[in-house]
Amino acid sequence: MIAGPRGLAGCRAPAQQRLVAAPRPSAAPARASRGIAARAAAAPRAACSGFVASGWASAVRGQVERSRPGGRAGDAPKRAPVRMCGIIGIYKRDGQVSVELYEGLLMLQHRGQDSAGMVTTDWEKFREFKANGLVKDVFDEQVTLNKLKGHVGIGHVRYPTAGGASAGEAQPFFVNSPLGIYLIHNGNLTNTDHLRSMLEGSKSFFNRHLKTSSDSEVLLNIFADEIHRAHQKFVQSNSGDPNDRKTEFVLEAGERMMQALEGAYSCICLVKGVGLVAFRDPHGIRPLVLGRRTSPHGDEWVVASEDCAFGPIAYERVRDVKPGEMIIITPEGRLLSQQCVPGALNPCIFEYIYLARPDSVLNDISVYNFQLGLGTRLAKKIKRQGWDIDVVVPVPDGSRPAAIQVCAELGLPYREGLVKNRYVGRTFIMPDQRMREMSVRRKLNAMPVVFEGRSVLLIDDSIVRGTTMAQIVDMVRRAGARKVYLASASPPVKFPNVYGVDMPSKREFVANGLSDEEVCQALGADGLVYQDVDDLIATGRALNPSITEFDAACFTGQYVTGDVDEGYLAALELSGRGANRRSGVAKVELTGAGAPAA
Ligand SMILES: O=P(O)(O)OC[C@H]1O[C@H](OP(=O)(O)OP(=O)(O)O)[C@H](O)[C@@H]1O
Ligand SMILES: NC(=O)CC[C@H](N)C(=O)O
Ligand SMILES: [Mg+2]
Repeated sequence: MIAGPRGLAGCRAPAQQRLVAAPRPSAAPARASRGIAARAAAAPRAACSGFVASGWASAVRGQVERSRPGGRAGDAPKRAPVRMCGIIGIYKRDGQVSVELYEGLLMLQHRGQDSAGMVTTDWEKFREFKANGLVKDVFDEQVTLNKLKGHVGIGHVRYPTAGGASAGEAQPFFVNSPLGIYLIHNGNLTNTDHLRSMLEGSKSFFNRHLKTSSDSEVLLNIFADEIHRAHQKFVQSNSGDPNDRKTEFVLEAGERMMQALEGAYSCICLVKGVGLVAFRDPHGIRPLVLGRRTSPHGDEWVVASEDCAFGPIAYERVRDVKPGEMIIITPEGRLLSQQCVPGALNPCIFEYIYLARPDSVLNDISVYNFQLGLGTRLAKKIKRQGWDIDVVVPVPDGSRPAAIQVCAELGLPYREGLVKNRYVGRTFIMPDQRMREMSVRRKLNAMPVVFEGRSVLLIDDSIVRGTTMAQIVDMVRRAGARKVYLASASPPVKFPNVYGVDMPSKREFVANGLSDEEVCQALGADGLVYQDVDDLIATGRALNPSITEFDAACFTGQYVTGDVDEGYLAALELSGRGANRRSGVAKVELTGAGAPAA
């Protein structure tokens, strides 16, 4: 029991104000094609070079098994409410890199579940394989990985934020001229259309032909185009051999490319004759970490979205790639670095709340410590509510550190009242809201032994659509809870993320246009507190005071790259990324002043 003045009182919702399924928008057929059966039918879509049959068959097998009703614990293709991409590049001195890339990608699987891809090389031949599906289904250890020969390589797991979700838009992307470049990208460009029209239209840009609607393909072609220009400039003004200058061309291109791109990009490339090339946008929005291990033949290198990928393959964290920096690991294994443009570290704060694994250290901040810090600050706000709390229960897994810390601060018992089915992954795409709700119930089960007759505080890392929380509140009441209070370790999500996190469209956010009290009613709870934005930012700054500004746009609407083009935001909303990619839009049925904006 916590003493203190009473806060949000009696905001439990009448039944008709709970979350309901919105009528299906007209894009229903497109969404239906994302459904389980449709995915099975669409499964044979591996895109590869070098070899086909085995990896393709494995990818298809995985998809069909997952799609079979009742098969493998109903383990259908998974969709979390917010997701992004994971990237990794490894330079080994000898042996085969594919198994290490595979292990690294497994550690990054939480970042993207639509497709996985890899390219490996001995700097003579490049071998590539990519397909839709999870890492374990796309790559077959016996066959695919064996055929991916070479001691250097890059790997990607994708959750699309631009373009489609077909295997053809899975990464890596490739251009054969100049040099031969494979690229993987985590992030999202906000001036893709402008860049695309320059590439395809303007004579000064050598008229490149783009095959897909992916922003990453545009980025690769801008890079290639700038290398081409650097080469041409050299040929016009020098008599030396341009073959000796490839690395210089790439570094020069890096500078010009970063001046042209807007948005977020952490990228890794293989560039023939130059090496493994990694770079990060001037705001350092998406993470990118460098690691190393020593071998009898010299240093071996890894670059990845998160350093949690390093442990299983025995690399150690060296440092983050700096905002605006380009790193090159030469074919001989030498590390070169250039600051292409001035950088300022403005990392995405959502990485620490939900996206990244707690065992990662990003921008010198331990994700786990960040989440503990969120708990410390949240506890103060909870205390002010004066709620009569018997037990604190986290919504597993992401909110455990915050909940542990809330309990430590407030002297309350911590209980695991929601048991997670480990054979069901993160949130599913489902053809309607009823099935989405079902997926929450399949994933989490409330234990009456914890809830019976008690007043409970449930803590989650974030509330996005509210689907998860609304279901849990109902479950917990059915399990006998006397009162159900809610706390979110992050502030209400109200604005789209344009930097590589595929979030539902604005109209899907449960907090869109509603006060906290109205959200509380919509979720059917007895009280609700959100973390304050100032406390969220202060948590990060306390752990790394050199970060003067985080990207917290999904909470504040302020974008660190400057005002994002209104047209782009409107198109994002219209395209229904998020909304159309997932079915069963949840909305809150409230009328009057607090009703959500259309
Ligand atoms: O309000 P919503 O739209 O329901 O989204 C919010 C929920 O989504 C995430 O969990 P998720 O199920 O993705 O994965 P987790 O099991 O790793 O927490 C997040 O941790 C919240 O629990
Ligand atoms: N989530 C991401 O980082 C996505 C990368 C890229 N924008 C794509 O859609 O493929
Ligand atoms: Mg969750």
